[in-house]
Amino acid sequence: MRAEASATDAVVQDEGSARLIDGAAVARGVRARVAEEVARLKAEHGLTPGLSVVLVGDDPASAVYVRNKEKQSVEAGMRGETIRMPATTTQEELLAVVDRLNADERVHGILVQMPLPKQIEPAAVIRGIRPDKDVDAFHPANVGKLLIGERDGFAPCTPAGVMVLLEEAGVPLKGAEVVVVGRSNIVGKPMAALLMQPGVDATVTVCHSRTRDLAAHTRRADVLIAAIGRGRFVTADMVKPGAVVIDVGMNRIDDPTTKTGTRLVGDVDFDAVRSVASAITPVPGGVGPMTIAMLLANTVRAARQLAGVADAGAR
Ligand SMILES: Nc1nc(=O)c2c([nH]1)NC[C@@H]1CN(c3ccc(C(=O)N[C@@H](CCC(=O)O)C(=O)O)cc3)C=[N+]21
Ligand SMILES: [Mg+2]
Repeated sequence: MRAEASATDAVVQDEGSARLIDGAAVARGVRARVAEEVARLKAEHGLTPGLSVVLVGDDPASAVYVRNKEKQSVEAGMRGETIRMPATTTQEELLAVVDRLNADERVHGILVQMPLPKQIEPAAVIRGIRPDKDVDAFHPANVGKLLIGERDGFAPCTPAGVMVLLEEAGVPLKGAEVVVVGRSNIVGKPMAALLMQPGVDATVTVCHSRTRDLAAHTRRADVLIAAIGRGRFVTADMVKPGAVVIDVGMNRIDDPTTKTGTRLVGDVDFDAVRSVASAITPVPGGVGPMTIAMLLANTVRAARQLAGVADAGAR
């Protein structure tokens, strides 16, 4: 099988340079499949999937992410809109907008960009989104469905993107030792749930900031997933030779040699770990682009499910 052949390629790679798992390229492929499905839904069912993103306040990083989400949904042929609200927005005002989107039948996916201003309780907003439009998969109904294996819910975009990367890179997961570092609701916990699914069948260990002798755990990993939120935290001595390393981290650090004076680094010390691992995702260009691609894929599925249109297969 093609997938197994590429896994072998990674293992026989010269020592000193892990194979790069190109998330930007895989994400382009996912977006191309999404665009094809959008075209089919329009042509055969008169259905245009729609994604509405709500941005509260003026956090510059959030503004960039939100612009990319709208741009990529429009490029895939979808209806994409961004609703911008001031930083002084109250929780009631935001919930009123969410309610309007819940009721709007042109809207199939709703995403409220995090983080929110302090006066707004994120849990209340997440619960306000209709679960069948919750393409982030943060609503307790979708979290629960993921854990018990009900397939009509959504999986959160970042861990779902990691699953696609592992699949495309031909990384064997059945019976493999996978160590997830980080236990957040948006990455670590759902990542573990996806890896434990029947049919995936990984053996999952979840580590976190209170784990005793973290390196003893990470060194046993065939696949190491770093979602800690601390720049270059995973060093070469923490990685088993030949392991596959997935870096979910996004940390902006000072770098006077760049134009902006800052630079993005992952949770993995890339240069050092690259000489130990067999395959590794870069930052940027790894998991990040997959997050948005999976958001589009979830929105298309939401549209199909809300309209009662059958899956054409191939997803
Ligand atoms: N409700 C909600 N849902 C989210 O999914 C959500 C959110 N809030 N708040 C913020 C985080 C962050 N996030 C990213 C998406 C794409 C990239 C991405 O495309 N990164 C590129 C470029 C990074 C850059 O250059 O800045 C890369 O890694 O190559 C990064 C981060 C989604 N988030
Ligand atoms: Mg991310």
